[in-house]
Amino acid sequence: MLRLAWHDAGTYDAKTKTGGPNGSIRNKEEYAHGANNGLKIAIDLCEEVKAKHPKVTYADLYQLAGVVAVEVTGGPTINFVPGRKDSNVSPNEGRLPDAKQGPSHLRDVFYRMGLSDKDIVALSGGHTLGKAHPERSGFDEKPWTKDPLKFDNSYFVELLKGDTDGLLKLPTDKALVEDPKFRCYVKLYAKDEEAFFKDYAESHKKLSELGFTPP
Ligand code: HEM
Ligand SMILES: N=NC(=O)c1ccncc1
Repeated sequence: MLRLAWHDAGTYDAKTKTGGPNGSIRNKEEYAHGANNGLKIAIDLCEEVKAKHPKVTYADLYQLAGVVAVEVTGGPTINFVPGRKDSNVSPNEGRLPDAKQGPSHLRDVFYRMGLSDKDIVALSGGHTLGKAHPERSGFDEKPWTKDPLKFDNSYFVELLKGDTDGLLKLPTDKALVEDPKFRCYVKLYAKDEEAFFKDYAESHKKLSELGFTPP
């Protein structure tokens, strides 16, 4: 659910004001993008909620699911304001980051959304949850942390530790310790979970409201 919320929102282009948290990922044209492999599972689960609450837009539903996913796994409370409108317009494939690239690619993608270096590192902490699946992304079926159902700062602790058997580090995860500016935030979050939670909650809200002005 957290990945679904991030993938619906993460297509935003601040210059053209296109994409973003508008529910368009519900359409096959978009959930069939390679980066979205596996997300139809979450989309279908959300459909059950939509059927009971038809007035809630898909755009709000997916962002609410992401906020709840963080909260129920022990993460920070994220202020959620409804009012997003649905769109059937899907951006072209390729707006989400490529896991095989490095720091400059991350900046290209997140700056395009209107987000910052701090947002890049804080939001990457979302990899405290879950794992990769070879049939979806080609990466080993490994989590990033020892407890993939607990939202905590262990992702950053593991990043500073280096490789650990059984745990995953994508090239874009490693980029966070390779780049000096990113690394400063990784060190702060590894040392101070409260600081991570505060910055994560702010960045997650920003991501979930890209292109949306709360009423
Ligand atoms: C910074 C750039 C990012 C890249 C390149 C990236 C890449 C990936 C990849 C390749 C996977 C594995 C997909 C699979 O095989 O199932 C994944 C999973 C995941 N990502 Fe990201 N990600 C990024 C940022 C984020 C952000 C910002 C969040 C949320 C705030 C996030 C949340 C997740 C979650 C929760 C999973 C696990 C999903 C599951 O367990 O099925 N990721 N990511
Ligand atoms: N969380 N991000 C992802 O799941 C992902 C992003 C880009 N490409 C493949 C997968």
